[in-house]
Amino acid sequence: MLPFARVTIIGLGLIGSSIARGIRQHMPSVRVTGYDADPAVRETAVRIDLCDDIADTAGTSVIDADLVILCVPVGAMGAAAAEIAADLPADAIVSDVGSCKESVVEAVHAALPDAVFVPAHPVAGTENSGPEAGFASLFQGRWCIVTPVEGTAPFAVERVLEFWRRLGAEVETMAPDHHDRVLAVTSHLPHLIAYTIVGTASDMEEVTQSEVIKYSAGGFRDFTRIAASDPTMWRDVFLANKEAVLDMLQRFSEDLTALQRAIRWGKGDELFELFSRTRTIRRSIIEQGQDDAAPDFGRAHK
Ligand SMILES: NC(=O)C1=CN([C@@H]2O[C@H](COP(=O)(O)OP(=O)(O)OC[C@H]3O[C@@H](n4cnc5c(N)ncnc54)[C@H](O)[C@@H]3O)[C@@H](O)[C@H]2O)C=CC1
Ligand SMILES: O=C(O)C(=O)Cc1ccc(O)cc1
Repeated sequence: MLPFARVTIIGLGLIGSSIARGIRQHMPSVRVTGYDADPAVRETAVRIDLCDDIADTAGTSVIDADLVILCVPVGAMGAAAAEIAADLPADAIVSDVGSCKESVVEAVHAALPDAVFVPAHPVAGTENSGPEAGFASLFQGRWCIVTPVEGTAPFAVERVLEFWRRLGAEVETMAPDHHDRVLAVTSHLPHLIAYTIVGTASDMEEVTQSEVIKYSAGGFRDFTRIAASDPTMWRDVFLANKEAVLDMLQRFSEDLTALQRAIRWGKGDELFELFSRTRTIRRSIIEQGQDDAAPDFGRAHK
């Protein structure tokens, strides 16, 4: 049996539009209503026939929903939740897709204290945004981490897990604070490093006379893809997951200082030992079936 019959998606960007497309493909009998705060996005959604209905207001979009998924930047989750408070059916389940969880749990609980809220994070995405960037197979074989808080009705958690399985994802549950620490090092810190490297290279353009762009093969090119990710979304992630990111950044900069010292003092054995260890990690990821192409970031494996 399908876990939900009427799903409302609030925020019709990359993730919201991918969910809408995934539902059409995998659960075609489910009725999907969409809403986005940006009228231009709503217009595009109508033009590309993304959902069965596009509502003009957040309130009307949820009136008969049995699942409402908030797909807005994490800094806008509280506002999006507050906008549906008056019209949310009492038996509807609310979920989200935010890249960090503790701040979202707090914001949604404050706006919807009586709602059944099951937070989720599909660990799948690209550097692109907007309703035309989404695709139905985005979640195929990827992890979706569900982070229920104590006391969340198990039947509600199970329905959200089943929803993500139907979209092709592998599911896992964990506590919101644990999620935020894990993702700080596996996703948030790498994005911060990419933003920094591309920024530093661009600041040096005068010295390098555009050679950075001209010779941007391999490593640098991969960093530019990640550094092209949505500025609003990532500003919100770093502000919302501040503690965990700062902690990981501290450890990272200590390790970087150690590497700096090894280079300065010609400690080739230290460099060789680290590079051998990281090569082994990469190879074990590949052996476990995780693909290496950029769009396969986060591919689940068991
Ligand atoms: N982009 C990615 O690779 C991934 C993103 N996420 C999470 O998914 C969420 C959405 O990200 P994307 O789809 O990439 O962003 P996006 O920028 O493509 O779409 C976000 C949409 O939300 C709308 N919006 C903003 N505030 C709103 C409000 N109060 N009410 C209604 N609509 C509002 C915007 O107009 C925009 O169309 C974020 O929380 C992000 O952390 C999760 C996994 C991957
Ligand atoms: O495009 C990439 O490399 C990503 O890292 C995608 C991504 C971005 C944010 C998430 O919360 C999950 C996945």
